[in-house]
Amino acid sequence: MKTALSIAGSDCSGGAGIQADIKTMSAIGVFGMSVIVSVVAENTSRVISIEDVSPKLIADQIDAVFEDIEVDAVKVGMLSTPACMAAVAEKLRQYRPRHIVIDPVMYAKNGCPLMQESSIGTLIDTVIPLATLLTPNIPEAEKIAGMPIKTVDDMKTAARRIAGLGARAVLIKGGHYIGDAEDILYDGSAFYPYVRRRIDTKNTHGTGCTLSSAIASYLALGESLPGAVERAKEYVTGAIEHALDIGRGCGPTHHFYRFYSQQGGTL
Ligand SMILES: Nc1ncnc2c1ncn2[C@@H]1O[C@H](COP(=O)(O)OP(=O)(O)OP(=O)(O)O)[C@@H](O)[C@H]1O
Ligand SMILES: Cc1ncc(COP(=O)(O)O)c(N)n1
Repeated sequence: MKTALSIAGSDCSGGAGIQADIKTMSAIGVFGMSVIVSVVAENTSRVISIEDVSPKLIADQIDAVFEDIEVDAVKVGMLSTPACMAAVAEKLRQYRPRHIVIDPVMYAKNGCPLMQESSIGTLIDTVIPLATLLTPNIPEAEKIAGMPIKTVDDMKTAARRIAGLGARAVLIKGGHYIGDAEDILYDGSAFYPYVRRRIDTKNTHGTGCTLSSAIASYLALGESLPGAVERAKEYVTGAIEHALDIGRGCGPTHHFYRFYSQQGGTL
């Protein structure tokens, strides 16, 4: 069985972070593993508090996985501080996994910060050059590229700038855009658009986590990069279409609706 590792934060309410990643990996059919970088007390409406795991324990978790198990793809999510970033980056440089999909998470859907503002320099200098694919949403891409993004042409310019920072490929997600849900992949030479109709729902907690871990899963299964993004886009669109109206805020994406419908369930 192919394997994928999520290095990210824990969302106790189950909709984003490590929990969304493992559900995605399981639904796609790869063996999901996790390195917890931060524990986030959060739900569909708010973040209550965040505590980071020590750099040593982050490094030890990564050693525990890599010394024992072949890792076919890695997804990196929330890294809140320069210390967390340095611990993860050092180990990724040591183990050099083939596929490293990095979601540069900065804010939760409800606007709560998940990355310290002062970490942006370390993100750019230390983390982004490790990415075989970086998956910023529009606000994240604006911060990293240092430019406003108002049009699809701006998305392309920003993707080129971010590739110039060392990411081998960049997928700018249009979830925060108006109109269709259009994402643009830049692989260093060509642009690939991925467009789906925007689904009218407030239940989009964990969409970015779902997409990036789905891409990592399909890369682990041997898909090409444009192919993995196409299949992951299909996956996240289905997961949003069937998103669950759980909690008082933005409900989570649904990973097992096909399974439940086969079982005759109602979820
Ligand atoms: N309402 C929607 N309808 C269809 N697709 C959507 C919708 N919202 C987001 N998407 C898609 O979901 C994926 C994640 O994009 P988004 O921009 O929401 O990421 P994100 O903001 O990083 O997510 P997160 O909030 O989990 O960090 C993209 O493929 C985007 O186009
Ligand atoms: C631990 C963790 N990682 C990532 C997100 C971003 O997801 P979203 O913006 O959908 O809340 C989150 N809320 N929590």
